[in-house]
Amino acid sequence: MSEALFRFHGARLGHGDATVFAALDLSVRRGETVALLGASGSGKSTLLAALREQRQALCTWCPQEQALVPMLSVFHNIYMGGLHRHGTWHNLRTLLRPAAADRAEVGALAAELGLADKLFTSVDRLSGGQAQRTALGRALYTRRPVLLGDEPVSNLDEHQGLALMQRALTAHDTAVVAMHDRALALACFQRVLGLRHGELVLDAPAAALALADLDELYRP
Ligand SMILES: Nc1ncnc2c1ncn2[C@@H]1O[C@H](COP(=O)(O)OP(=O)(O)OP(=O)(O)O)[C@@H](O)[C@H]1O
Repeated sequence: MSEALFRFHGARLGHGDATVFAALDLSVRRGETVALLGASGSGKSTLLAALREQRQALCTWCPQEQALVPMLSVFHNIYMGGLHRHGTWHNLRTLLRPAAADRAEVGALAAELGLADKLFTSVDRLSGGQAQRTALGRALYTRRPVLLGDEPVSNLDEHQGLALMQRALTAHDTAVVAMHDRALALACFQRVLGLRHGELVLDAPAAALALADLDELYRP
């Protein structure tokens, strides 16, 4: 069995004085793909932030609020995922005049995401789904082994969401992704974690679960 990449033992997680998880026990091994389910406010984003804190250098972060730079183009927002791989001068030059190789590489990724015709459109002129695909492109261009995603395909239609979720999972060797789409969780992930009011109440292989098994997580 592979090593634990993330581990919490009786951990308190929260925001300042506000406790969300009083005592969390959880480990995630390298190579696992984990869907994080639970009603709004159950603690998914809080847990993702704590996972990120444990292994920041290994993680690609795809946050719910996307954090794109609205005045910059799709190209530049995707390119920003890879700033750490290039030197400062290269990055500064790219802001004004991208090199042909970078245009080709980022352009190919944008095309895969259905954004070929928007490559040099500023993000403030995109639809919600196009902006989300740009954020996914930035995550894919980061090229770190662990994907931490907070509803990364929630604005996309069912087919596109499934295709791009699978694409993102094949590009990372480990993933923990929060979502509200239960069918997507069962279709794409190996393991499902269910949260309810800051407690881990479900931890099971996706293959052992049916949609109805997840209803309990959403009961008021
Ligand atoms: N910055 C914050 N400061 C204080 N409390 C917070 C903060 N962020 C979230 N919380 C609280 O922590 C709890 C868990 O929130 P969290 O964002 O982790 O839920 P979530 O499952 O990701 O919800 P959603 O599906 O709506 O994104 C909620 O009660 C929320 O009000």
